[in-house]
Amino acid sequence: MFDIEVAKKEIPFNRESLESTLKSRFFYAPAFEAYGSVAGLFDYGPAGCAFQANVVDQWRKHFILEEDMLEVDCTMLTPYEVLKTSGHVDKFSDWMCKDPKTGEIFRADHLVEEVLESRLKGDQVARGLLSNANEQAAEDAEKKKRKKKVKEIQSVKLEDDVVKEYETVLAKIDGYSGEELGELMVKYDIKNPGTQGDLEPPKAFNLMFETAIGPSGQLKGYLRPETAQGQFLNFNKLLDFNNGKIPFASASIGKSFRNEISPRSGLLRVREFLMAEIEHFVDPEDKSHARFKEVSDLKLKFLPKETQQAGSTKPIEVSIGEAVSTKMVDNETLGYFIARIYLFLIKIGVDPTKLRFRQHMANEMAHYAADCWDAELQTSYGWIECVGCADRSAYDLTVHSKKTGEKMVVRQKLDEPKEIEEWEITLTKKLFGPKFRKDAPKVEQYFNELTQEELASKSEELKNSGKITFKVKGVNNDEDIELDDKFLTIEFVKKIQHVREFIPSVIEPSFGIGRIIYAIFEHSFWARKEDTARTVMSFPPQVAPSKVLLVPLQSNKELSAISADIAKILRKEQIPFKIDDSGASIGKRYSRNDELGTPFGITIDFETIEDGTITLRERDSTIQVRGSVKDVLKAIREITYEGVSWADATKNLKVFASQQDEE
Ligand SMILES: Nc1ncnc2c1ncn2[C@@H]1O[C@H](COP(=O)(O)OP(=O)(O)OP(=O)(O)O)[C@@H](O)[C@H]1O
Repeated sequence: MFDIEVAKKEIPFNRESLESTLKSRFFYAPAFEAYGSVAGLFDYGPAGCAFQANVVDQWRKHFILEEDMLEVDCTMLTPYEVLKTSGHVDKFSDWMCKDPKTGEIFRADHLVEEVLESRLKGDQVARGLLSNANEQAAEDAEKKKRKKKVKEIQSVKLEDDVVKEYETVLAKIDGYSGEELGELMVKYDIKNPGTQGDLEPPKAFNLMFETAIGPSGQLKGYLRPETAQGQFLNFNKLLDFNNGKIPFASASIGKSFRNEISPRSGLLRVREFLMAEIEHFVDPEDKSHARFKEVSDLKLKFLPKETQQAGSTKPIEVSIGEAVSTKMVDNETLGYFIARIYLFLIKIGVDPTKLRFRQHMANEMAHYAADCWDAELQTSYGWIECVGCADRSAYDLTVHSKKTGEKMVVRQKLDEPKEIEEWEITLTKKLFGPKFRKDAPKVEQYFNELTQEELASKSEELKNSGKITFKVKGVNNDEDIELDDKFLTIEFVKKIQHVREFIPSVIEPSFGIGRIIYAIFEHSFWARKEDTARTVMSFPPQVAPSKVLLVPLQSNKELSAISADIAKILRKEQIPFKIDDSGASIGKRYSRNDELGTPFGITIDFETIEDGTITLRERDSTIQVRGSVKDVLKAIREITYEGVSWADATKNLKVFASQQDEE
């Protein structure tokens, strides 16, 4: 029996060969090649487009339809104020360091990572554990026709404790601040790898593309770096659409833009990419999930923060139920999404043995986040974050609501009224007009936005000194303003509450479609043992760019007429197909489509003219069966769209021994 997993392992994975297939079959290519291209920008060709569209379609079905999510499509152009409020203007940056002599710029964390990894490799060479590292590096560079000289791996043995130290730094590489990276560069003597020249200390570089909206140039804006902010700003409309009830989730699929310091590794780090993001709004006091039971037994590989802290990358395998009950994963809703992400990735062709969930360490996570896990996929470039899944708490809605004055809250009628005590401010508004004139509304807004803690402290100030001092942006030249108790009172009052009002927490699964697609390319790609030039993309039929290749055995009027008839049926049934009636040998025609991942081949031969039967070929095993057009198309439909196995779908078809696959 043919086993695809065994076949994939027989010939070691070769990235060069994959890249050549992706290029020759035009899955994607660098954009603007005629103009020398720009790093980090890619165009997708027909095969890439169809594959991406199918992945997105599956995403929509798996998440939006299955979970009843509310889809929105928000603009990519985003005004400055929105991203200032969200924190992106000040914090959405990476650390770069410059070589003042050559002008070269490096991303600091990547540089530290590369240098330490190369030293560890050198240590392995010195210990006799790795023999041909340099030959391999030189060969790779030669094949890629890299202009830059390859940094040679020095065979230098390191002390055992240095090895351990390097490994610990590498396990934590995503979490260092700029200052810490600078310290590591000094400590480990890290320089420009090409020239050995000194580098300037790391500086923050904001990754957003800036632009001006409108002809005056006055309204500053950015191309969005994520789709999330548009979703948050539609929260009230979506809540209303959902009849005021939570939990609910919004979802969005669209392009995002990041001016990466050094785009690299093909589709893995680019400057414009498709994201699919979910914002699941949930009660902060109840993060249970109604459907958690459905996934709780699912076993997954986790790399919790404690493991990484100890310098290890060995994952632990437990069920998501256990991960949540032991509090390794913060709550059920987060756990539910982690499991659903896993199921989605496996469905579209990710190799489950190359998938793990890595927890963010405290210093890697945004200060407001409660917990965060990345789905990482193993590729020839290492483990790559492809989906982030974070509990962002109530941060985003809180900051936008504070900034705009628009309340973004859920109101829940209480079963029984509750007595509460809270701070309440009363403004003597008739005094505000004469004192502040046109700025009076701004000052009033400032007071209306004070939190309970701020009101408590202002009340204390008023009690102790008879006045309060504060600043309001754009009022009194941004200088201190003083008001005494004629203008306001702040009291702690008892109230009967009939409605509970709260800002929901947000659980955010965020998918980079390009990264996932590239990882699937690697996970699906293999070469046939009999002839390694014959490579195959073993995509699951559901996401394969095209489903069927129609091949008339020879150029012949009768055969062409039958294939046109079958094409008509396929078109009517909306099953994507291609006809290959070129003069190439049938083996070659199949082989070209194996590279495109087309799961089925239909051959129309002279027997078809006699009895109306056709052959159906399965891409991976090359097994062929024979049956009527109706039965073969039924099998294709069942396997592709209904998840039926090949064995079950074809059990009534005749096995067909043929030499068609040979040249
Ligand atoms: N430059 C990029 N090119 C392609 N995909 C990206 C890029 N940056 C982010 N993504 C995708 O978007 C998802 C969510 O973005 P997020 O902000 O969590 O990434 P990130 O932590 O900034 O990624 P990294 O640390 O690798 O730069 C990622 O999981 C990834 O799949």
